Amino acid sequence: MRGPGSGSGPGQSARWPSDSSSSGRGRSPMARPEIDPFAHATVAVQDVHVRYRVPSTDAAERRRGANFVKRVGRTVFGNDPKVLVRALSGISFVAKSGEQIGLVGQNGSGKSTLLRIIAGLENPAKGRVLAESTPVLIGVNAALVPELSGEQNIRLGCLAMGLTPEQAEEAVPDVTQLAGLGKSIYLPMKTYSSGMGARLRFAIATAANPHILLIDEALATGDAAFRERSEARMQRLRQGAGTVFLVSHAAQTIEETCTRAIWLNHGRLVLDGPAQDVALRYRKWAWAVAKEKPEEAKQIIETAFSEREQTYVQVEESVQPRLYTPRHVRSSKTAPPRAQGK
Ligand SMILES: Nc1ncnc2c1ncn2[C@@H]1O[C@H](COP(=O)(O)OP(=O)(O)OP(=O)(O)O)[C@@H](O)[C@H]1O
Repeated sequence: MRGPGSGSGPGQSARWPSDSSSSGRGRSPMARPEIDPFAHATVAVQDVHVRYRVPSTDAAERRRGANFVKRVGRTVFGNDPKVLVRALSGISFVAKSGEQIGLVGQNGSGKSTLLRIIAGLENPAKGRVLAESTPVLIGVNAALVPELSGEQNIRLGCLAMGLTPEQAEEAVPDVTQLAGLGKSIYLPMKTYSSGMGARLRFAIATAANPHILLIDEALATGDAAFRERSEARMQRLRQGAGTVFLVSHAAQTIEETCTRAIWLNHGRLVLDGPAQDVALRYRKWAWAVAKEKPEEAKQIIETAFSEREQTYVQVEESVQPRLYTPRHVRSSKTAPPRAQGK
């Protein structure tokens, strides 16, 4: 175990404020982000694998299942042959305080799955995630009720996130202002457009000033004024030593708002580095795919893989093994400090 700044390079060591673990990371000089060497680790993702067994009506599978009636029966009763979907394969990284980490990748690359795993909503098949405090995944942590008004949902959402009734009441004006829904805040949430709902969920999720905020929806649904307010709010969270994860398909959003980016492709981590560098390469790759230049796209991915140094996250079980729960998310109040990288 080493203290802050004692790793083999920027971003390689981390002080863990609530769990005892150690992490190691490395990457090519090109992909090395500017990281405060005194920043502490907020989330450690250690060799995470997620697999789903899902029914498949794929022709090859169907051929195995005898006649048409049997095949239809299988589909109706959900007995289709199962295939294994590898949503995440061997993902490792350490997030630090003050970082805003963008997750990029094509549809189905594993971005949402990674957020759910960090939020503790699912357990990985292999590996684990350690978090210094309970991550707040927007729209999930706060159980909102469509029949209630936006205003009532603010109180409900704040209570669901652990605020006291008094704190929830105090938060109402601030959340209302951030959401910026005008008189619609008094209307049932089921009447909201998807953009209005997204704005309210974002505003509620940030009311508790979570240290780890996970955003899996386009903030771009909002108008310019909302985007500005939401960016200011995210910045405030980061300045309070928090970490924000943001999923976005738009490389530009990642470039403009994130300090670091992680590119996922078919569940594997392609690149982890400064947002601008990762976004640029992702953009080039997406362009090659769009222009139907598979060789070029493959080359970009292979180059990124070859330049990326492997990241190892090591948890020192011997120090405080009882601190780790199967659900891997712990309260910062209960857990003691430390961790670093090698
Ligand atoms: N609950 C589930 N059951 C079965 N397969 C799942 C489940 N959730 C995700 N998957 C599969 O895991 C893979 C990753 O999905 P995920 O939703 O994480 O991708 P994503 O990068 O967030 O995609 P998008 O950009 O389209 O939102 C996909 O192949 C998806 O079909």
